[in-house]
Amino acid sequence: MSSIRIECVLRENCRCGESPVWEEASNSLLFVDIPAKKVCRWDSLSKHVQRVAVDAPVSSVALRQLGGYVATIGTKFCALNWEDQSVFVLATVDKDKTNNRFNDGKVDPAGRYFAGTMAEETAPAVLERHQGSLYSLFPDHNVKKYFDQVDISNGLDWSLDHKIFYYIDSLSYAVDAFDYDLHTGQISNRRSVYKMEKDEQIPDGMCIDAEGKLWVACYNGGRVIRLDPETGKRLQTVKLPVDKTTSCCFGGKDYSEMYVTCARDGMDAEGLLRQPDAGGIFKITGLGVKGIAPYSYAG
Ligand SMILES: O=C(O)[C@H](O)[C@@H](O)[C@H](O)[C@H](O)CO
Ligand SMILES: [Zn+2]
Repeated sequence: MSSIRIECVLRENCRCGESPVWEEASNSLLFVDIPAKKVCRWDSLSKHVQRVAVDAPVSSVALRQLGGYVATIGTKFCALNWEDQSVFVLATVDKDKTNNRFNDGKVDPAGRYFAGTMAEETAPAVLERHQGSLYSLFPDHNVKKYFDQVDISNGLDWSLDHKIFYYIDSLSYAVDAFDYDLHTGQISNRRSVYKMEKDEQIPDGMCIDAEGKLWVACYNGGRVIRLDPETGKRLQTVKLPVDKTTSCCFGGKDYSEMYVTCARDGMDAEGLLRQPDAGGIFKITGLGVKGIAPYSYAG
């Protein structure tokens, strides 16, 4: 058995770190700090961080086949040119909901960029309910809306055979699955595959591993959990030294390391003294399971 090691590799003091994405070509981890309106890229070899400021809360970032990145900024799907730090709007959603913003997003195996929205929070997990929707941006820049009535649109990923779409609406305290048609981007047959236990708190970001099991970051639960979506059972719990764990992805050599983001917002002074690495980037090694490479937006 390998032994698990957890290390804060970057004390970034993110207010709300999110959307970790491994970029193999640069040996880097991309992530965002949502309320700080920053997209960051941490070079795992030089340990150097680059930060690009944008003009609205940025909730997710993803790779783009044409080069550069895509990001969800405010209620806009955007292209982000890293070299000159310019942002180009590809599409806008929720135009009638001025208090909404995008939250978590990820690219599907066919290169569509999925992301959902939520009402802006007044405090972590405190917000006007049922205001969000789930969308995807097709490679031709058309937007498809899947459903509305979402509270906090969060973690998402696809099964290894691309036939299932996994999705988290945080305030449902569950992980859901849909049948997925990769050719059309349609989802159907929603069902729940895992119900959170009390001390696991709020389900947030999620990623799949190379064995088809799901890893869910537990906001306020200070842990990531590994779930078997077929049996609905939790297989493993990995605790971190911070409570507000927000998301996770695999990266590093052969995707054998896990990276976890977390938040500082919502912590009081005493909590911050106890958890000085809150808002940092954590690396977990020795899990004994690998992840898969992220997909790139095809438009
Ligand atoms: O990171 C996110 O997904 C949200 O934008 C955050 O605000 C918190 O995670 C949320 O409050 C917990 O549910
Ligand atoms: Zn999230």
